[in-house]
Amino acid sequence: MSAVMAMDRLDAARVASVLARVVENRPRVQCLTNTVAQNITANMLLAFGAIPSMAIHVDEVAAMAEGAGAILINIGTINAESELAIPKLLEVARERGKPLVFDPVFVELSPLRQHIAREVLRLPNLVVRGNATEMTALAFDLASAEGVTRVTTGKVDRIESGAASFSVAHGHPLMTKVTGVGCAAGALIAACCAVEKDPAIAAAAALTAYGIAGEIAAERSRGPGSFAVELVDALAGIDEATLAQRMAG
Ligand SMILES: Nc1ncnc2c1ncn2[C@@H]1O[C@H](COP(=O)(O)OP(=O)(O)OP(=O)(O)O)[C@@H](O)[C@H]1O
Ligand SMILES: Cc1ncsc1CCO
Ligand SMILES: [Mg+2]
Repeated sequence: MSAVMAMDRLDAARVASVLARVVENRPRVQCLTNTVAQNITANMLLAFGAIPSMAIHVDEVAAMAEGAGAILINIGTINAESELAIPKLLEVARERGKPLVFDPVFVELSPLRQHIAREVLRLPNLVVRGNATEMTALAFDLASAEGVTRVTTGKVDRIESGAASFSVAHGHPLMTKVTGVGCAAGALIAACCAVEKDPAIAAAAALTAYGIAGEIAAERSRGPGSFAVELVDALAGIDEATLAQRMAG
C-alpha cells in the first residue's frame, strides 16, 4: 500500500532527515499533558532521541518552555491548576515563535474543553493533533484558525496546512489498545517541529516513523501489554533502511 502521498510526497530520505535532526539536536519538548499519558509520552520522546520535560506548575511552566524546542498542550486530564498554566505556555509560544502542538482530548465531551480549545486556537501557526471525533468537533473553529496545521490521526493519518497535505497509511490497530499512544504522537510531532520549520512535513515525518514502529511492534508482540513495550523499542530502532523498506511496501 502506498504510505505517504498527496500533493507532496515524503520519501524515506526526507523522513530520515527529520529524524536525524531530532537525534542530532536532541530538542526538549515541554509537555503539559494528561496524567494518564505522561509516562508513555516521556518514554516515546526518549526513544525518538528527544528530551521530555513534563513540568506542570503554573509558576514554572513559562521558564521551562522558554528553553524548550517545542511545546505540547494536551487537555486530557485538565484541572483547575493546569488550566491556568495554558496561557503561560501560549505566551511563550507567541513571544518566542516556538512551535506548539495542541491535543484537544475529548473536546467533544465538555464545554470546559471547548472553551479552552477556542482560547488555544487563537494562537497563530498552531499544530492541532486529534482523532477524527475531536477534529470534527473542532472543525468550525479550525476553519478560522490562522496558519493552523490540522493533524487527524486514525487508520490513515491526514495532515493539512495551507501549503501542503499528506496522508500517512502506516500503523496498526493495536495502537488504539494502549492508552496514550495518540497523546505521545502529539509529542513526537512537537519534537519534529523543533527541527523542521514546515509543520506539515514535521507531522508527516513523525507519524510515518511512529506508524512504521507500530507495524514492527505488532509483529513482535503478544497483545496490548507487550505491544506498548515493543512500540518503544521499535521507535528507538527506526532507521532509513527500515523506512525505505516499509514505505516501498
Ligand atoms: N486502525 C488503525 N490502524 C493503524 N493505525 C492506527 C489506527 N488507529 C490509530 N492508529 C495510529 O495510532 C496513533 C494514535 O492515533 P489515535 O487516532 O488512535 O489517537 P487517539 O484516539 O488520540 O489516542 P489516545 O487519546 O488514546 O492517546 C496514530 O499514529 C495513528 O496513525
Ligand atoms: C483515558 C484518558 N482519559 C483522559 S486522558 C486519557 C488518555 C488518552 O487520551
Ligand atoms: Mg487522544
